[in-house]
Amino acid sequence: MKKEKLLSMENISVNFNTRRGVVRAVRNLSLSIDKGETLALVGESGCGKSVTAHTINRLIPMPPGIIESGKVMFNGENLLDLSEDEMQKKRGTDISMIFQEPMTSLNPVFKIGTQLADVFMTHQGMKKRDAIIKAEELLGKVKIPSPKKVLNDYPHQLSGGMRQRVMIAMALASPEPGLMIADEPTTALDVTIQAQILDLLADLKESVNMALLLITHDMGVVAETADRVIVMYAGRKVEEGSVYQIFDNPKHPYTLGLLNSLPSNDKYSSSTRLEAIDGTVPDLLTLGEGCPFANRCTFYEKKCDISFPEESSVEDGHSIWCFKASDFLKGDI
Ligand SMILES: Nc1ncnc2c1ncn2[C@@H]1O[C@H](COP(=O)(O)OP(=O)(O)OP(=O)(O)O)[C@@H](O)[C@H]1O
Repeated sequence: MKKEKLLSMENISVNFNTRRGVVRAVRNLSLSIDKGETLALVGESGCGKSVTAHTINRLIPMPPGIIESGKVMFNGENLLDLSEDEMQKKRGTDISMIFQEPMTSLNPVFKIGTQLADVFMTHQGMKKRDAIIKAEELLGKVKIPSPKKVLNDYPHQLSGGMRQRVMIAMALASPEPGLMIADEPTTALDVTIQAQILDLLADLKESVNMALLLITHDMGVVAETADRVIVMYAGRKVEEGSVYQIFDNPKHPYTLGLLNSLPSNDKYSSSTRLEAIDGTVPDLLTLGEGCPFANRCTFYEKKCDISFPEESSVEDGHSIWCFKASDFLKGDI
């Protein structure tokens, strides 16, 4: 299938002004997603995954946040230039988002049917009766048993997995959901339900040609769902490649650490979480210009403290950002 670019983030840096100082949450990050593709953003807690997603959706609270530089091009327009009204129209139509705990996005006082129908009424100008019919159809599409009954349920009457299906249904209420951002969508669910939700996302992605930006710290989820992977560390992209390139030929010391810390033979299985690598993530308040992984890296050299390395290509579609790249590639290390 021919690749067509849907979203590209160019050189994004996001800071937060806090009482303790400036938190440099995301640094010079570029990424792109093709139509229909699943890109996974992985990395330990606090590395900037959610801030990246919220930058796309323009949900960074400003203040304290500042998007210091960069562009977010979506279907040819820079989302950062849109007014709040224009952006509001994009959210829930062209770009939808599902979160770890859907209860926070569903309104507890309205029935599921009312909330879902509302999306059709707002975004597609439908009459209430038609919108309810559509809502029922959509609940069927996300494989909710007895959709008619669920229309009359309140969010608290559903299980976590069912609520997540409702959120996915809401995201699909748009005629062309170009991009779905899923921030830890299955973390709160047990393993069986998690697998069902991932299968559902994969099916829907095929049938509506929706792209998925998947944020997770679960390598099992990445292996099962992603086409491409970006590994982030302390606000920086350190490695990028296809899911096969990252799992079978990881090159960056951080990615290697992540994969080595998984139980053996468990690389591709579900429910494997990123285990801690020796050392701790640096304080984003005091980060200098160097590589943020320097203090935990076995290959540390003095220059790692001074500047962040340029991109080095491993092979087509696979890159790392590390001063030792040429040694890794020659096989000297
Ligand atoms: N509103 C805010 N004010 C101050 N700092 C913030 C704010 N939002 C995020 N940050 C900081 O930005 C950094 C990146 O946070 P982010 O939530 O993107 O991490 P993450 O990789 O998604 O982690 P997790 O997996 O725990 O959600 C963190 O150090 C966080 O404390």
